[in-house]
Amino acid sequence: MSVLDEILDGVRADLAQRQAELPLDRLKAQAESVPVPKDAEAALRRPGVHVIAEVKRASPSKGPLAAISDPAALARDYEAGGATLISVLTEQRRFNGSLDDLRAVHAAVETPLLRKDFVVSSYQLWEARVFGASAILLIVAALTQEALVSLVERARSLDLTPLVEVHDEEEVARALDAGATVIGVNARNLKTLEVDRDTFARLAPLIPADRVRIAESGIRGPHDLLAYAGAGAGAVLVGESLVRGRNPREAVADLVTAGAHPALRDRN
Ligand SMILES: O=P(O)(O)OC[C@@H](O)[C@@H](O)c1c[nH]c2ccccc12
Repeated sequence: MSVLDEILDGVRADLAQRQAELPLDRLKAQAESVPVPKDAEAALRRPGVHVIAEVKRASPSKGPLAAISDPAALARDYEAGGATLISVLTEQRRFNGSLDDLRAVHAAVETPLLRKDFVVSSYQLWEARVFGASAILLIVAALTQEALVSLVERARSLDLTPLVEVHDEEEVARALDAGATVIGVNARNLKTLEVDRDTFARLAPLIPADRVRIAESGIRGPHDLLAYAGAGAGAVLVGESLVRGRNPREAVADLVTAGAHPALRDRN
């Protein structure tokens, strides 16, 4: 069984428990009192190369990364540094995240939020909406094509931007078939956890330039952002190097400065 399959088993078990505690109709009723979220896709389409900063405590590949006792404080630093989107991992077993983290971050910042999890059911989209997300990750490798198509549509109907994640050529074709307009290329293979920073440059030419192309994982600093920008990225998604560094606000600001360079503004 691949790492991804193991994660998905855990996600389904946790999801079944939450659904037993709060049936879908009651979750939907909660969503009625939540305002329409900010438009994450529109924010990503502004000029320049954007920074998506991630609240990430642990990962299956590295184990514990940072304690992050106060995710709201970290998110405030990301916001002060100029992040366009803040990603909050809500998967519990391997990433040590939670929906409570998403709620806490939502209460602390104005920046639009991405719920980063392994979405397998529309129930999780409703949760994302209730807990304040503007965008939701959909991982092609975790979904049948039928499920992907329906989750993309359902996310949009809930005013959530679907960020569709791919890792190889076939998955790019599936993302495009599903009508994805915001596509993340993960340098990490979720089945083996290996990182290959050349993945983005290989796949970007297959993704039409009218889509938002996001380079994900393994970004160490401004030099990686500039390399990805040169290969066509409109945004980068950064976790580990921010939560492990000494000053997350400055680290985000350095990336944002690189991404705002006039030479890049004209290209994206
Ligand atoms: O910590 P990194 O290497 O900067 O990576 C961040 C982000 O790309 C990574 O957390 C990620 C990308 N896709 C995912 C899917 C599920 C969980 C996590 C991820």
